Amino acid sequence: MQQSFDTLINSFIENKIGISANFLSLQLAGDLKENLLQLHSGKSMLPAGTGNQQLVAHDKSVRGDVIYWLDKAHNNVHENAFFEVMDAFIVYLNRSCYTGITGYEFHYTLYEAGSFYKKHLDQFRNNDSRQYSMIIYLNSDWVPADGGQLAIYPKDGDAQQIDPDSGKTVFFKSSELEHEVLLTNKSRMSITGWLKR
Ligand SMILES: O=C(O)CCC(=O)C(=O)O
Ligand SMILES: [Fe+2]
Repeated sequence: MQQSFDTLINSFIENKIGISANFLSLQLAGDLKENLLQLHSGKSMLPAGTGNQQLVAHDKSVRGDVIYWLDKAHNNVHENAFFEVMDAFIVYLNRSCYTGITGYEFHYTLYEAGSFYKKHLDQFRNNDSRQYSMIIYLNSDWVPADGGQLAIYPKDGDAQQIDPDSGKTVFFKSSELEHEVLLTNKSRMSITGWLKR
């Protein structure tokens, strides 16, 4: 695990966008994807809002994904395996970068064909607890023509487009980088979350 943590952290330090191709094993990514699909067929995935609890709005012209929050209380073996990786990552990140992260929140995310998430920043205007954004992709056999790339727009650099390949993880500062999910031509699955202070 340490090697994929280093890959993520070092690429983040070098160019503000951390990318690790296999942060999760393909096995765990596959198990989480199965979980997500079950939740979706059980109608547990619900439209995501924009803004936080007080200011939540469901606007499909801004974002079209459906979500389901992960929770240790679910006692789901795959969710717990995911939390184990995250707990280890946070210990490692705090030790190596003095980040002072004390918590996190993650949800499963599904963008069905035809949906997107317009350009935005992840940190809420009225709450700065979200320090780092992390997205872990769960899609096998993705090709560029499938769309659904994560496009990131650094203030002082070139835009970057990232394919949502299974096991791949992206990590960046929530207050700094504007980004969007480009229109996807097929179902696009992920776990999205924030490390908090
Ligand atoms: O799924 C992605 O690539 C990004 C999702 C995102 O920007 C968000 O949920 O805030
Ligand atoms: Fe975002």
